[in-house]
Amino acid sequence: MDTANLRRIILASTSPRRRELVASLAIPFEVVPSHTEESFEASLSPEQIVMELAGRKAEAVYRGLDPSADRNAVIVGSDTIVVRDGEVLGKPKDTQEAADMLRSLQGREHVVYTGVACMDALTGRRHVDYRATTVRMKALTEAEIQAYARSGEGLDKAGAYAIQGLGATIVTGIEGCYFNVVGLPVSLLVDMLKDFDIQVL
Ligand SMILES: Cc1cn([C@H]2C[C@H](O)[C@@H](COP(=O)(O)OP(=O)(O)OP(=O)(O)O)O2)c(=O)[nH]c1=O
Repeated sequence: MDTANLRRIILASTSPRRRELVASLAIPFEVVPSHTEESFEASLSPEQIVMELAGRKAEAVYRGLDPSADRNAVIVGSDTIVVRDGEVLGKPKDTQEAADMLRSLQGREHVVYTGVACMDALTGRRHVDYRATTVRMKALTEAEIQAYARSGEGLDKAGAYAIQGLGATIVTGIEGCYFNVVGLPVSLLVDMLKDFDIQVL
């Protein structure tokens, strides 16, 4: 048996979508949510923001690990933002803000950025990268915007929609990695894990 595959993943996330995607890799993993501050400097580019926040999430879990714990693991942190006309959209705080975000996104394109940080739980060695996906949303009537916002589906999602849910009905096309939009670019993650001796295929 290849001993490299005994390494496990520690997913530094509260997101059920990220948990499902990591589960699909068929590598042993556990979830250790990181509760980090998600503010960032206004001067940062979208790429820098998602990589900084992903790194912060992995780092927080690394610092909180029990010193006597089995550290044959790679900590994975991730962060997703939506950018429209250079404006960063995070998660809406309520239905009203969700409707405002949807109004600004409908009938045009925006870009979804997700940063991924992998960190060796033993040595603290870290590698951070990101992916960007362009998403085109159909033109929506005010009634459709209100109905979708009221569904509540977008409340814990960057940009106030979920491409994997009812939100699929308002997206007309994407360019780039679909899973990047859902919150974890799995093909990127798998490439990064190779560098930490975790071989998925
Ligand atoms: C655009 C879009 C975002 N999202 C989600 C992915 C992320 O979970 C969320 C953005 O918030 P994040 O702050 O990236 O993540 P999170 O707070 O959900 O989880 P954690 O920080 O604990 O890892 O939006 C979708 O699920 N579908 C979509 O179509």
